[in-house]
Amino acid sequence: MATAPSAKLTPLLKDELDIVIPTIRNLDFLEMWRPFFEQYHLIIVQDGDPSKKIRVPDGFDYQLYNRNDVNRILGSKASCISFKDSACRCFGYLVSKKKYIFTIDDDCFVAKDPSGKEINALEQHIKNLLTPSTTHFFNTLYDPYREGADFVRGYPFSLREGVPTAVSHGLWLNIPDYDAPTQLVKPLERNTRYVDAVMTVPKGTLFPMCGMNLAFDRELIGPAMYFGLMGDGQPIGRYDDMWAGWCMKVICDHLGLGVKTGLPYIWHSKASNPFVNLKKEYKGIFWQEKAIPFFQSVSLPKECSSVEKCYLALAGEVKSKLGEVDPYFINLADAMVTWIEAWNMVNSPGEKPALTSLPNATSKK
Ligand SMILES: O=c1ccn([C@@H]2O[C@H](COP(=O)(O)OP(=O)(O)O[C@H]3O[C@@H](CO)[C@H](O)[C@H]3O)[C@@H](O)[C@H]2O)c(=O)[nH]1
Ligand SMILES: [Mn+2]
Repeated sequence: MATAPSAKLTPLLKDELDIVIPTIRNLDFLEMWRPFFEQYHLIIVQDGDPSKKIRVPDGFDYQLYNRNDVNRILGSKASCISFKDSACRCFGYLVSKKKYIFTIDDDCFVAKDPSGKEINALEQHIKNLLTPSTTHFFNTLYDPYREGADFVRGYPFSLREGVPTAVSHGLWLNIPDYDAPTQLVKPLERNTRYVDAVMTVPKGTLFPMCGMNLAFDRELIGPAMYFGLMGDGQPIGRYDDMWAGWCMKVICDHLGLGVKTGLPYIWHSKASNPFVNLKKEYKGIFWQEKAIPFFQSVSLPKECSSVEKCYLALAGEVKSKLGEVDPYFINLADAMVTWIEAWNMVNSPGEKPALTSLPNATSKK
């Protein structure tokens, strides 16, 4: 039956998905996303000075949390939420009540595909999450569940059901997510390459997860999406999403969940200062040469049947094995445990009244 032209189609997962935005700047970018985001609930995590007023464009349904709210809601457990780093965004995952999360940075805009059509990144993430992943056997036509694709000859039928998709990792046109050294040697490089593909990151393979255009199934993998101790008071920054991606992927592999990367693209507009970034990333550039072999070799006990159990087991391994690299990892492992405690405190049954009923959480219906 044709839909009346004037009827607004209800967006996919309208009441099952929150959009989480970390910001230390402003939210003007939302105007460009309005056609795609306006019917979804936004969770804005305001970083930096809580007394600064961040204006949310009219017409959006949102809750805005600043550092005072984080401290009030989590009490002593707020210590696990980073300050002055985009890692603060994971607080939004923790307070959300929805099944799905899409997180986007405030300097990411609507990109156009090669035909010039504006890309509804959220819609593509939802498609990625609602279709299985092919973790155990690589399909050479990439995502077989996309329109116009399928499993190719030789693909075992016993594996064609795939596994549930936990994470959808989108990419970026214009400013690529380069590390500081690469940014320094290639300051003018822009990503103009639009690759029309969605791929599953194979089981047993790690990848550099970027947090600027990312969606996930919060019920499947939420407790593993902790963005670590970064920024103010920490010896490292800008490894928040990387840390979360490594922990998440190890747990997805253990639990038989899938991670996809590729479409959708967003247009990333701001190149952050490479010298400032180098200072933040410096230790991470060394430590990742130890951390990656750790994640490649870590094995979780088979009795770890839930994300929480996996995450706590992983925290123990981080403490014992990476703690020898630097005391930072001992603090990080402790923060991983605090994160799970905070997650359960906010999300466990019989929890405190719904957060919007708490005073001060700025919200607008
Ligand atoms: O102290 C801060 C700094 C930034 N934010 C908010 O976080 C995102 C990303 O910030 P920005 O665009 O400045 O950083 P990029 O270099 O482009 O970010 C890449 O590195 C990752 C940082 O870990 C990030 O996910 C990647 O995109 C913006 O929304 C800032 O407003 C903050 O909250 N606090
Ligand atoms: Mn950016």
